[in-house]
Amino acid sequence: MSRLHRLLKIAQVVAHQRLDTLIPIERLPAPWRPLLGRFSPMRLLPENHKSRGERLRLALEELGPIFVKFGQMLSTRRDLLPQDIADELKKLQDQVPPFPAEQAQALIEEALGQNIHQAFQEFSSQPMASASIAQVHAARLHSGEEVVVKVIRPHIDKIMRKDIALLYTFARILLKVWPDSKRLHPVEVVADYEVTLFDELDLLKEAANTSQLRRNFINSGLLYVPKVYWEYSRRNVMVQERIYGIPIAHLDLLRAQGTNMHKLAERGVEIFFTQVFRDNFFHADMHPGNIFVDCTDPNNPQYIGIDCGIVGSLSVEDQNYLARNLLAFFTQDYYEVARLHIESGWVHEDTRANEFAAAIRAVCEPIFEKPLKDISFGQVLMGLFQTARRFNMEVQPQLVLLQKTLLNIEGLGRQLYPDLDLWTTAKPYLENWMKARVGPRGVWRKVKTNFPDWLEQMPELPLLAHDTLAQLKNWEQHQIQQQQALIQVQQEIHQQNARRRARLLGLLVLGLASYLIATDTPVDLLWQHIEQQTWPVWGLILLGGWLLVRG
Ligand SMILES: Nc1ncnc2c1ncn2[C@@H]1O[C@H](COP(=O)(O)OP(=O)(O)OP(=O)(O)O)[C@@H](O)[C@H]1O
Repeated sequence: MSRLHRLLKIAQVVAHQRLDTLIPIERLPAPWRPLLGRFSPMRLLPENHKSRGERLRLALEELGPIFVKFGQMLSTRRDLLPQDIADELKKLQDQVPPFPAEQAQALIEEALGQNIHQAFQEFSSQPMASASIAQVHAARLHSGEEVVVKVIRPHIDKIMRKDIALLYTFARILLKVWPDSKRLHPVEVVADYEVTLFDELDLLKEAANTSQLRRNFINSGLLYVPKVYWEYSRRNVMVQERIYGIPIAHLDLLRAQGTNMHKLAERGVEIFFTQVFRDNFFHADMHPGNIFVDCTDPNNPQYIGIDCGIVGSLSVEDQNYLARNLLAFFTQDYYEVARLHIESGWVHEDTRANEFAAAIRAVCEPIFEKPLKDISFGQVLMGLFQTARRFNMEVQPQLVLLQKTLLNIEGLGRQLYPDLDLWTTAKPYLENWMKARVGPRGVWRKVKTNFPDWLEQMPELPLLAHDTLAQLKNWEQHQIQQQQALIQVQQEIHQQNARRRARLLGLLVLGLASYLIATDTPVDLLWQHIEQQTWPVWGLILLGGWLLVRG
């Protein structure tokens, strides 16, 4: 589909859903107002009585999977969108008709370089699931293991590139037409989406994330992650162990199995905090479709996680930021939160701690009005980010990703067990993390971490010491040489002065002798003769004496 064709399609959908009515005409710059307002051709179209959120959702659905996924992502950005729109966008489902099994088979054969029957003992042509980017088929390896094969949709990258380019165009038009939209960061939102989307195209990345997460929880009993079959995995094909579990959204089924729902809810929070604070590697696409439960032992339910396409990881500074802020928040020490932000340079050093603390207090106090069990960590963080943005803090995308994941986890936990007290479950993780960083254990760990580096440098130490000593010796010699040179110069100056004095004395004696001869004065009458002389002779005598003394 050409770009013009696509643009026409979009124009048609916008007109059909009357998305023009979503534009806040009164806030537009004057030249745009008549064009998009009173004289807009769309005003001739019949009114659409559905709510603005519903119209936007329907429009995205009409525009196809890339827009649907974009809407899903936007629905989690409650810091940017009005609540009614965010709620409606949450309903978006990317159920897409499957592509033909023959096409999937051909893609798999091309990627693996072998016939489907050579690769698998069985391959089910009926897809298990079909989403906007990939399709999943069940299969069995020749060794007997049951597996699932995930295949990327054909030509999806081209479609994605075109749609993303259009999204950028819209974002830039929005900024031009409605300067106020700057605070929604439209271009950055699209850029964020682009990275996530293209990451999902590379199944080798997903396979690597899956393996890492599996390793992190291999013996924990909290979370099971299926095994990846690397020899059958390529950029557009991934083969992994097939898992059987109850989808987490099937609450009735979980209850019917006698699942300990309280434990299940708590374990969800535990998994999240373990991922963030112990492993610094968290699954960031925790929607219910990706979570299953193994209820073999209903009193000890184990989570099963799939689809590790999107993962997050924080820098040590961000981890520190998160732990300290959450701890300060839950003791309602807003001044400490403000101080932490200024001290670490997250907000400008000129920011007044009192003003910043007051702004945070205004956002958070209403949240803390509720009983502790109803407080949402995700909401607290969102409030903090919104406030911090007002004070020009750039919130790192990884932190936003974490905050969105946290909202998902909390939502899920409370659905499973409405009285879940997140704070009590999470506090030990935060406190342990802090102790591990700043207590003696933390220092010992740092020593242990740095020890290999020190050890590596050890063999070079003698050489380094030799070099340093040699340099020191050179330096001493250099100093001695300099002093000797100085003495030599001083001696030379002294000798020069003596020579000059001798020369002057000689000249004076010669002058006097010439004077005596010229005036025919006997030497014994010299003093008498001098006494009788006028001031020029005295002047000459004094000048000669002074020159002699000065040297
Ligand atoms: N290892 C597995 N074992 C059993 N079923 C699986 C497995 N992996 C995926 N599935 C099934 O396939 C569906 C889609 O898988 P997955 O979430 O990995 O694909 P996706 O294209 O990324 O989907 P979405 O974008 O909607 O999350 C899952 O909801 C699940 O029903």
